[in-house]
Amino acid sequence: MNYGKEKIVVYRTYATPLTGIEPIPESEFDGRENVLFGLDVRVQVEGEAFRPSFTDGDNSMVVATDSMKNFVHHHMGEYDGATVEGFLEYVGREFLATYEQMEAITVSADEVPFDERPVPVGDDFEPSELVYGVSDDESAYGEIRLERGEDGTEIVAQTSGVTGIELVKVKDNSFTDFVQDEYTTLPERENRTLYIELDVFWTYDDAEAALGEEPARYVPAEQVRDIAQVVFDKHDVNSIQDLIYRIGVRVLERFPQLESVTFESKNRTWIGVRTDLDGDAKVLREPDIPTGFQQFSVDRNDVEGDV
Ligand SMILES: O=c1[nH]c(=O)c2[nH]c(=O)[nH]c2[nH]1
Repeated sequence: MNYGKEKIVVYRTYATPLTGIEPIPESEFDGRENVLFGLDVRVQVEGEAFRPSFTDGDNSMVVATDSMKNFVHHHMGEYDGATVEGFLEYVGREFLATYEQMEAITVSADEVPFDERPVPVGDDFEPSELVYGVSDDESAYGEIRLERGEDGTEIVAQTSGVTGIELVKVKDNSFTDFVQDEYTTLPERENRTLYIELDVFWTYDDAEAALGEEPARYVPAEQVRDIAQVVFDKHDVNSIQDLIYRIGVRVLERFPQLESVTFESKNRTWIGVRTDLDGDAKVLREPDIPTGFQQFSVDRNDVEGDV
């Protein structure tokens, strides 16, 4: 039994900047100004006190989901941290502190991303301090579940992520040696143009590290995104399965504070229509529906010398 509100889209200008991030070799990312911090939030609450609202039409304990929306809006202005997960934990904790009838809460959010836009400054171009592009690129994700424990409110589950990554590698991708039987029409391909959609999710050994209060232990979505593209660039893979495994192992190697990495990928590889052009040039078209997908998780058992 639960109820809640979703699609609570809220924006904050001049949130606290994210600084103190540990650099990694695969990424230029070392922090975020947070001049624009946008979230699309989902709140889900549980508690026996809500049962009569389902069984007897008794709303005396019901916090209207409209009020939940207002609560999220208000607390966006009070949050003094710099991360999606930190805000979710903060607002979730405030819900439980305010409404005794809520026994547990799950709060999740997709970041609403914005892009820096270069403007001329002297002889160079630098990111505008005022104007941002509304982005449809990948975005950070967070989910936190809080319950009332013996020692007060505790985080009992946490997931962080980056969703909506789309990458195309123009050549050096094969897909060969798969099962050949009477149903097989797909040709073996030594060198396809591989287009993938990728969502990546991770959990920490210690969920507190996900909040970003100690930036050196925090794993930013931007760095995981950058690991994915570097691994794709550097390795000639024989399938998307092969690619996501390598990305997962690299993420766990880079971030010892993580416990697991989970992937959901989709194959959107274009179909060649002209392969008679010079060199590596081709003409390609969108693939037909249906779409292939992969789901896979790696944990410490997949990292060499690290169990
Ligand atoms: O990377 C791939 N993995 C598959 O399992 C698969 N199946 C398929 O038809 N194309 C591909 N590509």
